[in-house]
Amino acid sequence: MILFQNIRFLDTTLRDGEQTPGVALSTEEKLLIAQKLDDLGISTIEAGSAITSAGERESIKAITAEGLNAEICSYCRVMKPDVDYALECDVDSIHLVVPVSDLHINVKLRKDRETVRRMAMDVTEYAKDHGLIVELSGEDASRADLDFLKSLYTSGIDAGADRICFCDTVGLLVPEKTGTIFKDLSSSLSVPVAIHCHDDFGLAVSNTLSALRNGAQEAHMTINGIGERAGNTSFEEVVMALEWLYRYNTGIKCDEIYKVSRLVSRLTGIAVAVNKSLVGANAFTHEAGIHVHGLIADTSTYEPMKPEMIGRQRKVVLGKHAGKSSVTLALKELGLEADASQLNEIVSRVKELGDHGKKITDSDLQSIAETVLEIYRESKVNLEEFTVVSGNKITPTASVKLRLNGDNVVEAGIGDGPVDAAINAIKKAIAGVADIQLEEYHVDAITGGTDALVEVIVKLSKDGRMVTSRGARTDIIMASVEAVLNGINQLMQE
Ligand SMILES: CC(=O)SCCNC(=O)CCNC(=O)[C@H](O)C(C)(C)COP(=O)(O)OP(=O)(O)OC[C@H]1O[C@@H](n2cnc3c(N)ncnc32)[C@H](O)[C@@H]1OP(=O)(O)O
Ligand SMILES: CC(=O)C(=O)O
Repeated sequence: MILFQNIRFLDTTLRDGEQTPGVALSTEEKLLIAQKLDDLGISTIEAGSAITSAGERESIKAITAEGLNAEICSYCRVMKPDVDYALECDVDSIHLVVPVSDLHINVKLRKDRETVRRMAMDVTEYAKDHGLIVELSGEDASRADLDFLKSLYTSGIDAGADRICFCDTVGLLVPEKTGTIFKDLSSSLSVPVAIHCHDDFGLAVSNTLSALRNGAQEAHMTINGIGERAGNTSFEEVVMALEWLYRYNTGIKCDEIYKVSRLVSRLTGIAVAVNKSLVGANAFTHEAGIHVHGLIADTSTYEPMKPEMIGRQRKVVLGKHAGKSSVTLALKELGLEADASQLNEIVSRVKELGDHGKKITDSDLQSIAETVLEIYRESKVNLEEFTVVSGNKITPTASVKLRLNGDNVVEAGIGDGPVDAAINAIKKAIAGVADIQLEEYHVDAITGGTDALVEVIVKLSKDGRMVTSRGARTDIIMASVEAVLNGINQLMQE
């Protein structure tokens, strides 16, 4: 039985995704994302809404000038000026959106059904006369009268629309209803039908899959599911469900997905929830001892698919749920071995920290293990002196004197704030012996008040090796310095 037919993907990260409150991408950022989407193998990139602003048009023009393989599209209202601006940007196609529910027609547009039908037909004809591919989209289609909707789509197709799209604008569809609607639309309309979902009830992916199962030939999606309110359908979730759960070959370069997800998160400033399917930090991270024990026997015991399929790697972290298997694995990564009684002691110390609600960093494990295994390693880097100045009329500046492999090294650094300046000074001081990158910086106040105990956890890397480490002080700058030096010492151990 054929489940899916020639599915295309329209990525709207740069249009609906950019409508996420607070997101505004520069031309360079939009272009970079468009190039990566093209590399992934997306069929259509909705690059923006040309009517929005001069800056938006500059970005769309930069993308169309790039000569990508993907069809480049602009959102347009059913208004000729919107199409003129899209033409000015040299797009291949327009996503021509016509409000179709009575609520949108009567209350928002203050028009009636027949006027809106005429507008859709006029603008479709206009766009076709100017050589554009037209995807005619019904906005708020899930609250529209289905007979009217079908007759409007038919009028649009008569006027030349190449594809039609059904928008669940405020995320009210459920998968069963979606299936019934798409069976009807795909069998009664003569052009491919697309689905555009929002995630207000967390059903965007399910509704999109249901539409595709029932004849839809195109899905609109965004990377990381970003978009207005609760967002749009997640690209990565639909693609991997098709690939892995339905065994449909999407033609997407799946092993590039995670990189693109990180890029979009970084450029939009929209963090991905740690528990987000597939691309969240925890999606392939394991803490529970029973799971790690199972994974060592066969990774499929506790992983639905191999993380490498989307360009990720499995990670094991320690916490109160750790067991002997996970601690042994973590010790191995540190190049350490313990006998049965030492292992029991290390596990119980790890659990003790975990019971206090602590994350166990690599440097925590290292120091627990070295204590239990009675290993004494001299720190390679010790802080001798540290000064920082900051204020409203001064560039934050820090100076450090480090004892480094037996020598004193003095350096200064400036930064966006005193913590940044301190970390830059340390990085400069050790630059001659190690190239260490700060990958992540996380700060928590453990107790309340301005004299709170502050805990800083950092992730540092050197030559592809990554470690986490902690600093805890009442002074956030000193906690940061301590965390960074703990991590550096760990990375510099042989
Ligand atoms: C569900 C969606 O995602 S829809 C896409 C949302 N995207 C955007 O809004 C893009 C960014 N928007 C903008 O830059 C501006 O809103 C513009 C340039 C499009 C319009 O700005 P303004 O002329 O100041 O209008 P304003 O934003 O106040 O109102 C929208 C107008 O578009 C009309 N309109 C809304 N949707 C449509 C449509 N699909 N087709 C035709 N007209 C429409 C509204 O009725 C209203 O018209 P009115 O001013 O005659 O009452
Ligand atoms: C057009 C669109 O983005 C919507 O209806 O959600």
